[in-house]
Amino acid sequence: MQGPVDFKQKISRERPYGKAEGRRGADAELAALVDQLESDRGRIINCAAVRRLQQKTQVFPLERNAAVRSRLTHSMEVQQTGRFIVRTLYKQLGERAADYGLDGLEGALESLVEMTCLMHDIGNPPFGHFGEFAIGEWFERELDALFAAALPAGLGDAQLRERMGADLKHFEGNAQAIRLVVRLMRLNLTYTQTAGLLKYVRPAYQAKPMAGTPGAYLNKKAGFYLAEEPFIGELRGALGLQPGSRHPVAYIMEAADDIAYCLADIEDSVEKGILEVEQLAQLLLDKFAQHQCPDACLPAGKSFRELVGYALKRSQDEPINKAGEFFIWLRVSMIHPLVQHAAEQFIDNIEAVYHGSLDRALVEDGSLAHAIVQTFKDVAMDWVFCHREVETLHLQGYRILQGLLDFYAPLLKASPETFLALTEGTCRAAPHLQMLARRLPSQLLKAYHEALRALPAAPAQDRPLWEYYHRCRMLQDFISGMTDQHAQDEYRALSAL
Ligand SMILES: Nc1nc2c(ncn2[C@H]2C[C@H](O)[C@@H](COP(=O)(O)OP(=O)(O)OP(=O)(O)O)O2)c(=O)[nH]1
Ligand SMILES: [Mg+2]
Repeated sequence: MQGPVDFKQKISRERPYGKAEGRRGADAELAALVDQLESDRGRIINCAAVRRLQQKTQVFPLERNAAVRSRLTHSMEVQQTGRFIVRTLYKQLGERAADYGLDGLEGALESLVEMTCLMHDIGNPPFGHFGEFAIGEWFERELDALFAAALPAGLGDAQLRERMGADLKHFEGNAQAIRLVVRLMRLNLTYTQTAGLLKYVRPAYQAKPMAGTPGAYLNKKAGFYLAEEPFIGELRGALGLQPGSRHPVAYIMEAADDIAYCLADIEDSVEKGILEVEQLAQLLLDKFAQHQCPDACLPAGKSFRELVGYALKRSQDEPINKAGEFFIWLRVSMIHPLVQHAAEQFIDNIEAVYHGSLDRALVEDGSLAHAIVQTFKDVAMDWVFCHREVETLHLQGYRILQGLLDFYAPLLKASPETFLALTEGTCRAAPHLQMLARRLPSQLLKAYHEALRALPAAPAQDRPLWEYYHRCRMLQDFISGMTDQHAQDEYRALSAL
């Protein structure tokens, strides 16, 4: 039986460590929450992993034109859109905010959403989705043989071994984000702030459910790794989140991401010279027509066709900044209705959103807003992502990541004793491995040792499995934590190119 909707139950200032002193009275409690969320903001904005987003691919790998979006500038736009959705939500709710326990929480929710948006891609590897694929594919190809060589058959719990294998073969940026925040950066954020990042809700070792089955959307991708499963259990306990459900903040972050990137990707393609404004306007109209959505009036009283036409006319009349003018008008006319629609969907589905059981994105409901977002995404898919220059860069990224994993793979072939000596920098007997190990960031070595310190709690026969699992995780942490640029430099250096 699901309880009533009271958002105060889902927004807490509790953190994994550091005691939250109780406060007397609702006002003091709210003030304490605001202080703690302010502390989360400081921790996030000053975090190196956020700064690394400035050299990570959004759509165009290794981009030197700084007017084209990086993951960082994209994330700032998502942050702004997320904030806009929260403000719109409160405007639409008015007095009704109190019915859902949202009264007094506007600042808190705004901050939670903004920071979730800023962090939402923090776990992405270099080279975007194709980078995720490259890492997953390398482990898919190599891991069985590595496991067989490192861990004698029959050693340890068979189910655990199988789970570890499946977990390591599915590298996922969203799961890596949880790991980064909790284990590697150790931001000790409030559980609520971290919960916003849990966009998908299954562990990476669990198979993807069949399309059309209940929860298929929320389980479309891995949300966290086996290593973070105990933490996720704690987080769910602290916030009363049922397994298989999301935190409401994640829905807003997802909508903000969709709204922000669908327009931004095509704007970047114009900046790159892949599309001209006139051609783009026509492609948008053609694609929109295919969605067979009645071209009803948007809130401005104009149809999609009229709004695209108006943006094009403004751009043609503009003597200096043609492309800029086109996108300003497109953004002015589109962002507002899309944001309005996301907020309306949040309210119309407030129970399912509150309980985290709504099995779709907010702006994925067969509406006009949905058709608009999909139109932009489809044009990018048909004309930009598959552009030859973009694909060449992705193929280079693939080669770089696979090559780096090959270079460092010998560390996965060392015995546990040798590897321990390597991490301590004292292994003279294996100079090649020692030089490789010395290149691993000390923070990752510390996280590996920290994970090993927890091993005595595991049954003795499973400990070698866990040692090996954490070693593989460390290699994924290392490679995925690199920026595009650093991965390229490291690949070149080790290839003696
Ligand atoms: N170059 C290129 N970019 C792509 C491709 N597919 C998506 N993108 C770009 C479009 C967006 O700017 C961005 C969306 O990717 P995200 O990593 O944020 O993925 P999304 O949020 O849709 O999925 P998620 O649920 O977070 O895994 O990546 C592709 O095949 N090639
Ligand atoms: Mg994403």
